Amino acid sequence: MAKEINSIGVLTSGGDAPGMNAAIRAVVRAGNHYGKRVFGIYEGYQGLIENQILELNARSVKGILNRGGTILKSSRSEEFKTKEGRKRAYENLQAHGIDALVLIGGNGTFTGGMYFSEEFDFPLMGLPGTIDNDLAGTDFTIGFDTACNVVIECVDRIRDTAESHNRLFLVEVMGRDSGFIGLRAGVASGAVDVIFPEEENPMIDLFAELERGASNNKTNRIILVSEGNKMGSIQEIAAAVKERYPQWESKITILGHLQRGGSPTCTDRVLASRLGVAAIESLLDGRRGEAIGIVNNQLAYMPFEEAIRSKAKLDMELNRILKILAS
Ligand SMILES: Nc1ncnc2c1ncn2[C@@H]1O[C@H](COP(=O)(O)OP(=O)(O)O)[C@@H](O)[C@H]1O
Ligand SMILES: O=P(O)(O)OC[C@H]1O[C@](O)(COP(=O)(O)O)[C@@H](O)[C@@H]1O
Ligand SMILES: [Mg+2]
Repeated sequence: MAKEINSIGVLTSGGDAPGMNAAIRAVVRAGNHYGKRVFGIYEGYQGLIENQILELNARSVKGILNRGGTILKSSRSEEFKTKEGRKRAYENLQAHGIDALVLIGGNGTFTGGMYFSEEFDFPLMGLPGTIDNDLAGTDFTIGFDTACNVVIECVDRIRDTAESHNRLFLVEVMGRDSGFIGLRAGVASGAVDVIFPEEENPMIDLFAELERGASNNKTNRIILVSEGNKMGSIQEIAAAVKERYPQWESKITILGHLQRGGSPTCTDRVLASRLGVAAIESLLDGRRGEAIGIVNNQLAYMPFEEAIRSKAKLDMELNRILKILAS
């Protein structure tokens, strides 16, 4: 029979994402609700290796529901990628009497978790926390909606000045290897085109979009460029556009880490709250080694292995809609 769970640890790992605090709050309060002790592990896997562990209670997580970032801090830990690092992490969990862990992070975090649970037969559940939305097993990840809202607010502002000077703007958005932010924010902000990693993006297609707009007397020439796209760096794209259209003055804006900060939206707070409670309830129900998401408004569970292997699929329908509307 599986060992009874009395103490649960929670950590945030990888890039922080707005709504992680809401998830931490939900894990702590749901854990206490079921009479369990909850421990916060600071600075992700690195903090686990370095024994940065403190017990939390309902009051330790007051006033954080509306705050971006993560009160537990986050890290990218090279040491956790080694067997020795993971062994030290396990020893610290044993020393605190922690029986199970809730991981809040992205695919890297789940990969580390999968190795850890295999090596030490340790109960883990994962919550999708990344602005990139690049995880299978959930419609949306915690932080994605907030990041998209930041992007559309910024693009709206850029639009004001761009139109006033008849300038073309290339705006770089995050998404290490994925176009989720670019495509969704592109539709919501009326971008002329979005260049994202999932497609080949020949330069000629971008030129065609710009020319289609020009022939329709379109003055908006805002293009969103996802990081990691196959066309090249935003500077290279800007140079190619400049060469082809020397008559258009063009500017570059890189939104960068602006997209990772700020108060989470209602959607992210509710998502994180639902998932945090589900993490505790699923562990107490005996579930192990799975990522929890919400698909079609229902809780959904996916083994880490599958969540890591399957690539989250970008909705190309959004690209079709964007092109129809960018007329
Ligand atoms: N192959 C791996 N083996 C063990 N741990 C890993 C592995 N890949 C990632 N991790 C751990 O997960 C952390 C977070 O991963 P990262 O890719 O940075 O962010 P995310 O979880 O948001 O995708 C890494 O810093 C590392 O400690
Ligand atoms: O903050 P860093 O370490 O520069 O990393 C930037 C990367 O982190 C992200 O913001 C989020 O990625 P993860 O959630 O997978 O860590 C990416 O969009 C971006 O490429
Ligand atoms: Mg990631």
